[in-house]
Amino acid sequence: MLTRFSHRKQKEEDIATCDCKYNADDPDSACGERCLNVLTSTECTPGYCLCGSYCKNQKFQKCEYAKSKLFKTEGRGWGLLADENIKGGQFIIEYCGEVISRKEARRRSHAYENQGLKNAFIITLNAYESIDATRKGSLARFINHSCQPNCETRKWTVLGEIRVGIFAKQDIPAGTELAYDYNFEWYGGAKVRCLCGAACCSGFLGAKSRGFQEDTYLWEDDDDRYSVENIPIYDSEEDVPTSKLLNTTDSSKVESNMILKHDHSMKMNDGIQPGYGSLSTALVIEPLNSVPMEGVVMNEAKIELSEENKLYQPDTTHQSFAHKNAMISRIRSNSACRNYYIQRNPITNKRSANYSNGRSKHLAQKQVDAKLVGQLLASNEAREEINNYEEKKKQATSELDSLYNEIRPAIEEHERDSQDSVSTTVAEIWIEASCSKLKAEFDLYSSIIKNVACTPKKAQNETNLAEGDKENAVKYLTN
Ligand SMILES: C[S@@+](CC[C@H](N)C(=O)[O-])C[C@H]1O[C@@H](n2cnc3c(N)ncnc32)[C@H](O)[C@@H]1O
Repeated sequence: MLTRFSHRKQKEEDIATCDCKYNADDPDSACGERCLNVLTSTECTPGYCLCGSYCKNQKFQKCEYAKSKLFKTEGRGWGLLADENIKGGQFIIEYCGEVISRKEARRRSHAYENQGLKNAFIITLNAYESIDATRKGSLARFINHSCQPNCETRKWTVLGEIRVGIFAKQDIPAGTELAYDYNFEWYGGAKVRCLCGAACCSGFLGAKSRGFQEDTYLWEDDDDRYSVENIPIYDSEEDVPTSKLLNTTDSSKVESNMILKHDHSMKMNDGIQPGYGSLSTALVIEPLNSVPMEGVVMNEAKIELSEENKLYQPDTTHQSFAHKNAMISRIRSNSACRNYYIQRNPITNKRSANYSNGRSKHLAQKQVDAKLVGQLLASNEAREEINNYEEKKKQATSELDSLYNEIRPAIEEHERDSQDSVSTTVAEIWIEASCSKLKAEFDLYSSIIKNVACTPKKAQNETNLAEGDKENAVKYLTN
């Protein structure tokens, strides 16, 4: 059962109805694959489906799970096995847990980290809600990650609420371990070795995530600064020297960085890595169409899991790393929605690169130094005008920056799951602030152009500029 503190009551006008009618000769007639609700990943609401008790589209509501059972893996803790043959596309089990706000999810994530809980899991449901399967959940929380999974997470609308299910990607014979791609978002801390054993294994949980790639080796296709051969000591004069960063990093992290940078082709099945033993775990997973996870409280877990199988006993064979990091895995959205592309710098087409310390790299154009241009001009009025526009531009930029931080959770959710919509309100606020910034920049640059072209310049000996500035000044005046 999905553990929600309270279910929202679905308004009658929001109930989606299909036009299926039960026909005893056609088993698919009662809300099979052709059902309008099935096609939009929405379960039929009892009492509002003409097929009545024949309706096959109420699997979450009726807990129509495939048979599965727990087993002990090597190095990955508990896992879940198919206990019957499962067909491709079949609903296997609901991903259950406490539905909490994103803010609460962040709070719990830190708390779990501090408590050193391993296997703490929170899945991000959408920009506002998460599912925490740490204390309460279904067997789904024992499904491990694989880089070549036989299952996937999908979001379904059930009685007006979004719920997450594990579905078979392919036919799965009985006795096979169930696994889906966590799509962990790695935010920092220890890198956890993936032991899925797939030929295409990406090596670490969260290795494909943006944070992980920025922190380790990859960035953009044409940006070779982060290639394995070119790990920079300094990226630019603005950067903190790498050696300083390394000094502040714990040794286990440095060790795993080194492995990644120098040995991409390492085998992923060569056992538990030393160095993770002392770390502690808190994961946040976001289902692709889906949900993220964070931690597990050993003695409070209820349901079929705890007693019989003694699931929460200390596990010595399991990698006993506890990630000091919070990872987020995604759920792929199967619902149609609008997409808005929100980025911090609306002018740059390329995604702007961010260092793990949150500062961004300059990938784009060199900025005109408005103050310097002002100093070249003889007219006080022109100088004032430029300074004025420069001030407005700074203000618009800082407004956009603070807005970005405010709506960051929604943006990040959107970036992680491109099919998940950023709400129209958020998008509109963002567009408005971006336009203000663009306008401020436009005003500034047109004022500079106008004044450089149309007002008298100071004689060079009057400018009192440093040598480098003089060179730039000549460029501004002549280009
Ligand atoms: C959602 S839990 C899965 C159930 C878990 N095995 C347990 O015993 O509670 C996720 C945790 O399982 C482990 N895990 C899952 N998939 C893994 C993999 N492919 N490689 C290594 N560890 C994995 C990691 O410790 C991860 O934090």
